[in-house]
Amino acid sequence: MPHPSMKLFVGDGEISHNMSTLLSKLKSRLSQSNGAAFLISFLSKSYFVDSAKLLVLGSIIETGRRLCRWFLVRFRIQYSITAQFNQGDPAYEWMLHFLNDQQVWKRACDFQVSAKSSARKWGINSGIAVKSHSVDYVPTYALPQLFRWQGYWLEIMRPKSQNNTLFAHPELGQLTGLESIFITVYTLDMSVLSAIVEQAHQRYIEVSRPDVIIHTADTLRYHHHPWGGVKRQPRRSFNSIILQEGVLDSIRQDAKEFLETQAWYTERGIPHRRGYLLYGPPGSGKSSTIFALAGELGMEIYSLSLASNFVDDSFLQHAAASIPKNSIFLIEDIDCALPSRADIDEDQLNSTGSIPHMLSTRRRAPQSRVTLSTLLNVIDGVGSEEGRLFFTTTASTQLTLLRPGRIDRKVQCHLATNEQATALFKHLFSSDANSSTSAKISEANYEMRLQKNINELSNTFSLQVPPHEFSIAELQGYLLGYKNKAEKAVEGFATWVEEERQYKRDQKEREDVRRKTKEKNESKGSST
Ligand SMILES: Nc1ncnc2c1ncn2[C@@H]1O[C@H](COP(=O)(O)OP(=O)(O)OP(=O)(O)O)[C@@H](O)[C@H]1O
Repeated sequence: MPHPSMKLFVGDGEISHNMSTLLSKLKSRLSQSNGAAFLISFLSKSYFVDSAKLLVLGSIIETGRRLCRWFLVRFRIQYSITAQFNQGDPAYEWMLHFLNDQQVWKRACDFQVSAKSSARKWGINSGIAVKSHSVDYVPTYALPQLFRWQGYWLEIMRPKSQNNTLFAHPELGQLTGLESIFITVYTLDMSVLSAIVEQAHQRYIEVSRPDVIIHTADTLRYHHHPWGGVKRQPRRSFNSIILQEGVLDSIRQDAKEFLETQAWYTERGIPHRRGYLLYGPPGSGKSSTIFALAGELGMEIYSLSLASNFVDDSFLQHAAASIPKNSIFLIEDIDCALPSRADIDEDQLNSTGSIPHMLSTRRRAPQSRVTLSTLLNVIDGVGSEEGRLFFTTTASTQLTLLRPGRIDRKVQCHLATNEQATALFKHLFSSDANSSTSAKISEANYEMRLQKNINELSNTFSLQVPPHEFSIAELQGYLLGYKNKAEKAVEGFATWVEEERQYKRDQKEREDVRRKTKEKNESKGSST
């Protein structure tokens, strides 16, 4: 009968002649001497010797691996430069585009796929010839990629964030972290890195030229970079903006002159900044004017609305400080953080009349979390960065606090005049304006244009437009319903005017009822 522990050493299929000899030897030896001592000597001779050998071999390999890694890291430190580009910073965008340009993605094997939108993605051209690409393929560069650039070896890495939680905001909860790209250049020549970044920047400008890039403030990027959202819009031609005669040209001239005269400002110790206020009713072209100007000047827009619930004092200061030079800083709806005329009058009656007192104590309905003093500081004081255009828009006409220095030019955008209505009609229906889409215009429409004179139609149309009653956006909305039917647009306009008036009257009545009910409830509440 074999010893039970011997099962350990008998493998499947090894019951052979040798094994039976071994077992019989073992039997006789166990009977001759002390069984335990024999077992130890048996084990030490075979299994454990092999294990020990394996252990030593494994240790040697592991030490070798660690040594190689150690040398590699030392080598990288000694003979390479690594640059980090953080998401949200403009240079990150340049580098993503640079990598696409260098076709580094050809060796990439992981892509982020998302439906195409106006958000800037820098997707690659997948090479498939389809009419219009519906998705963006953006390489993630999760694994390090080596590539050559002008004779230098470069390595790109975009490690996945280990801990995606950046910090916990009291109201918005857990906020996610940002990604970074690391580019290692295997040289000690710092100028190579600068050349790469410069080339990336230049290419980015070239590629972005047909678009206007709009950076929007994004709460998720708060601690890192407040300008997390990037959108692009096709440039808008200056001719498509319909303001009063000469207004647009004068803004353009003014901005160009400002940008060309930095030295003049520096010599005289005047801060190099210029502020513009565009005010007027909704849909009168304030934002469109700024976008068209940005396209014309080749500048990027950094746009922020003070009404956003995550925009508070520290956010605003941080956002303003991180706008690069030669950009447009746009604050929309500035009135929601400014006191109204009524507030000022009331405060002046209650106090000595000094504005600083009023600023610190009282504001209109708290539509914004930004305090007035911070806003004014950002516009003109310590927090404001030089060398950029500052634009702000509002529907209010009572912005008395925006004195020169804060705001240098004020431009009023009106509800449509008859001249503007004529210009809009011609812009939408003349063949010149539609030349890029002429292929889509039906034959019938083309014939109609031949028969009818657009000038005549536009005059008839504008005579029916009640001056200063409808915004250009409203008129445009109506006309777009008749894209290739100019005649019909003119015919149906009088009815549309009546319908719109009725709609506005109803809306006003509803609002009045709501306001009165609210006031009643409030007075009831205060009396009890
Ligand atoms: N003066 C204008 N010239 C050309 N297009 C205009 C003009 N005004 C309005 N539009 C058209 O109306 C739409 C809305 O215009 P825009 O956003 O510029 O108005 P806005 O005054 O900034 O409005 P809001 O105060 O609501 O932001 C755009 O599509 C634009 O094409």
